[in-house]
Amino acid sequence: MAVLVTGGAGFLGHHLVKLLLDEGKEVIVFDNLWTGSAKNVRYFEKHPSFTFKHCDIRERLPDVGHIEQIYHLACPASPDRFEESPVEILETCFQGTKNIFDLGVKRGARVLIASTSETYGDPLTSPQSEQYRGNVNCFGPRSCYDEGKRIAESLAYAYHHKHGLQVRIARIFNAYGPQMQLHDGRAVPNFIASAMEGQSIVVYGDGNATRCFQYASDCVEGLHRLMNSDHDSPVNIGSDVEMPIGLIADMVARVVAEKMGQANCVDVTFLPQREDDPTQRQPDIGLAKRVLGWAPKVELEEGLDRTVDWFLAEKGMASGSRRAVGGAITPVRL
Ligand SMILES: O=C(O)[C@H]1O[C@H](OP(=O)(O)OP(=O)(O)OC[C@H]2O[C@@H](n3ccc(=O)[nH]c3=O)[C@H](O)[C@@H]2O)[C@H](O)[C@@H](O)[C@@H]1O
Repeated sequence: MAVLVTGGAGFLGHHLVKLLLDEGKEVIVFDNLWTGSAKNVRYFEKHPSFTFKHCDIRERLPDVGHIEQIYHLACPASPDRFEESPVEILETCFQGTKNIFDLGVKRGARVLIASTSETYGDPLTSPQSEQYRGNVNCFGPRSCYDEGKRIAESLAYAYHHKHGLQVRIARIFNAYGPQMQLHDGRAVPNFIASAMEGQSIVVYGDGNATRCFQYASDCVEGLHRLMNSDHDSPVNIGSDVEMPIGLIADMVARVVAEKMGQANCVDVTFLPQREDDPTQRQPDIGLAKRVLGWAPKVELEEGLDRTVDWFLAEKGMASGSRRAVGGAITPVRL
C-alpha cells in the first residue's frame, strides 16, 4: 500500500515515516524543508520503499501514482514561527490543505489531518473534550495557527460532505521527542538547549501554566490507529498527565545536569507570559481510548531521558554516568 506523508521531514513526520516503513508500506514524502530537516530525509533515502518530493503544498503538487492514505502533517508547529510567518502559515493551513484534499479526492485516498489542541484556544474548561468549542482569539499572535487549523477541520468536513472524501482528524496535544530541532522554539527543546549550553532556562509566566506532554512514538501510534479506524470526527491524541511548565523546566535541568555529570543544574528565569498563551491544557482522551484502544505509554521521565540522550548524541556530547545533582531548583506551585 502506498502512503503519502506531507511534512514527512519534520519531527513527527520522521517518526510516522519510520513506523510506516517498518510495517512494509511504500512511503512518499512531500516537504519543502521549511521547518523539517534534510537530515530526517537522508535517514530514509536508501530505503527502497521511500520517495522524497521536495515541494510546497501551497503550490501545484507533483504527480504521484496510486496512493491509499495521506497523512497531512505539513505546517510549522512552534509558536515562534507563528509570529515570524503568520501569512504563510494561514496559506499552508487553507490552500495547502485544500490541495491535499483535492489530491485525496482524485486518488480516492483517505486523508488524516494533524489538527491541534490549539483549536481549543485558551480553554475555559478542563479537561478539553472533543465537544468543547474552544476559546480562540481570532485576532492575535497565535490566531494564524489556531484559526488555520480550525479552517482545516472545516475543510475536512466540507470535502467529506461535498465530495465523499474519507477524513480523519487528530487533535494533537504537545508532542516532543528525538528529531525535534534544538532551536525549534517549543518548551522541551528550548529547555534542553539552554541546559546543555549552561544558560538559564526561560519560563514565560509564573511557571504555573500547564501542559500534558506526549512522547513522539505514542503520538504517531495514535495517528496510525486513527487513520485505520472508522471514526471520522475529531479525536484528541495526547497525554492526560497535566504538569506545570515550571516543574518541567526543573525536570529537564536536572536530567541534563545528571547526564552531563555536572554538580549543579542551570537555574530558571521567569519572563512575562506571552499573549494568548493558554494557561491550562489537558485533553480528555476517553474517546481515543474507546474508539482506538489507544493511550500513551511512555512516561514523561522516561521520554525526557531518551530525548536528552538523543540531543546530547546529536551534539557529540555523549551522555555521562548519572550522578545526584544539587543546586537551586525553583519550587513551583501547582
Ligand atoms: O502541541 C500542541 O498542543 C500545540 O501547542 C503548541 O503550543 P504550546 O503549548 O504553547 O507549546 P510550547 O511552545 O512547547 O509551550 C508550552 C508552554 O511552555 C512555555 N514556554 C515555551 C518555550 C520556552 O522557552 N519557555 C516557556 O516557558 C510556553 O509559554 C507555554 O506556556 C504549539 O502551538 C503546537 O506545536 C501544538 O499544536
